[in-house]
Parts: sequence; structure tokens; C-alpha cells
Amino acid sequence: MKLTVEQVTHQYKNFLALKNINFEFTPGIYGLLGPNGAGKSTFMRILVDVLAPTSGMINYEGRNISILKSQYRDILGYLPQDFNGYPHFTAYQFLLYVANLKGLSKSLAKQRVDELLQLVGLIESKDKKLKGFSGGMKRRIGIAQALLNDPHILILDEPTAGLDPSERIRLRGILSKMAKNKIIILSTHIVSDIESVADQVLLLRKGELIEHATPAHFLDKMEGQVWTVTLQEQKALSLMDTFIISNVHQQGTSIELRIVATQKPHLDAINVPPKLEDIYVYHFGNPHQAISN
Ligand SMILES: Nc1ncnc2c1ncn2[C@@H]1O[C@H](COP(=O)(O)OP(=O)(O)OP(=O)(O)O)[C@@H](O)[C@H]1O
Repeated sequence: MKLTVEQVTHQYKNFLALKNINFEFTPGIYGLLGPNGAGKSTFMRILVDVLAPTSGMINYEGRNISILKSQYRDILGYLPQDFNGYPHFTAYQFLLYVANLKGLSKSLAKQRVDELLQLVGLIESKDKKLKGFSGGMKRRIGIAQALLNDPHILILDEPTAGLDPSERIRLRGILSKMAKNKIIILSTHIVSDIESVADQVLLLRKGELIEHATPAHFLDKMEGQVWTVTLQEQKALSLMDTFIISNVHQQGTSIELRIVATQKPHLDAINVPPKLEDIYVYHFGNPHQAISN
């Protein structure tokens, strides 16, 4: 199975949101990583054919998805970034309704809805209306609706938004289990969401696909370039102005810095194993740089 992205560019009025993207997806889990506004949602909307690229095309098994239309939709599952469902439907009614739209037979639909409510941990809330759902519960219903037709291609736009840590772990488990023979593409700006599940990570910056590789490859490349050092506040602050800082940890009157640098940034700095988080900060910077205690 192949989903090929060929020279895809997208322009919103006078804003160029995607710039000449080329990529080939084969079965596996892909993490699309980039800061807000990088073009992740635009890319995903093009991949599911709800948005036509300004130029270029997406081919599924060598055929343009905009020509395949419903044939393509039949093998697709999609969670949009702004998924809300229908507030007056219960979880059960909503999933049954989507199953109907997707053409599942009545008996299969009931069976799938039950299975999926179990899978996403919402079976006990199946008769509650979506309007009473928390953000995390809505996201889980959104994931369930994307899975109803057992899609070959699953595209999840920020599936972990609003999920608590245990729900994030559950989702990772679900995705890993179903990854065989499926193309799963998920977007996030939270590195830990994809670190352990993604076979490949795609870095998107300002509409450009700047790099793609396995997490292990990214980590190998960064080996020897991540350091920690604990310094008094003044000295630490001056290093923060000079280097790429991937974490800051206050320890009493001292500050422990995690630094990404090709050269040893301070005499007392020691090399530590890289994490994907360091790679993110290296490519995208860290606008938060909050001090953690
Ligand atoms: N309908 C639109 N009209 C004009 N500009 C748009 C439109 N939709 C998105 N953009 C712009 O295109 C860029 C990419 O947006 P997109 O939503 O694809 O990014 P993203 O990586 O998904 O960001 P986020 O993580 O915040 O959702 C942004 O600068 C955004 O403001």
C-alpha cells in the first residue's frame, strides 16, 4: 500500500501554507511534528481530500485521490482538529449514525460501535450526550468514529489534545496494535506523543518538510550534542542567552540547564543521551522555556 505526495503546495489567498511537499507513505505510524502554524492541519486536510492542493497531487496506489473520491473515502479514517460530533446525540447514537453514513450494515455497525466504545474506554458513557463530554472524551469519540470502517489509512489531527496522561498511553497502545498493514499519520506538537510509537517522524516548519527519519536516526544524529550543567542563576541566565536550551530546572538557588550544542557549552557540562524533545527544540526553538521545579 502506498500513499504518495507529489509536489504539494497550498496557498491560502496570499499565504503560502505548504511548499512543495514530496513524500511516500507505506504501512506504519508517522508522526507529523511542528509548531503551531507549521501547516500540519493543512497537509492532513489535503491528504484526506477535504482540501484541494493549489498544485501537486496525492496518489493512492498510483491513482489521484481527487479522482478516486468515494473509493478513497471508503478506506480512510479521519479525525479533524476541530472535531465536535453532534452535541445532542449520545456517544452510542453518534457512532451508529457515522457507521450508517460509512455504509456499514446494521448488525456490523452495532458490533463495531460496541467494540470501539470499549477500545477507547467510553463504554460506560455510551448513553451520555456528547454535549456533556469533556475535551478528552470528545477526542476519544473522534478517534472511535475514525476507526468505524477499519480504515487502511488513518489520519489523526492532534489526537491527544485534551487527553490526560493515562489516556495518551492508552491511545499509543491502540495505535501500535493496529499499525500493521495500515498507514497511520498523526500530528502533534507534543514530542512524547510520538516518541515511542512513530516509525517515522516528519518535521514540518513554515510549510516545508525539513526532515524525516526514524526516531532512532534523529537521536543518533544528535548523539554527543546534548549537555547538562548546573550553575548559579546569573551564569545560567547568560548561557540561556547564548545556547539552545531544551530544559531548565530550578534547584534551590541553582539552575540545571539542558543544552543542545555541538561544542561543550561550559567546563562543567556533561554529555547526556539525546531525547526527541531536544531535536524538536533544536529545529523549532522553545518558546516556553519555563523553569520547572
Ligand atoms: N483558511 C485559511 N485561510 C488563511 N490562512 C490559513 C487558513 N487556514 C490556515 N491558515 C494559515 O496557514 C498556516 C498553517 O495552518 P495549519 O492550521 O495548517 O497549521 P498547523 O501546523 O496545523 O497549526 P496548529 O498546530 O496551530 O493547528 C497558519 O499560518 C494559518 O494561519
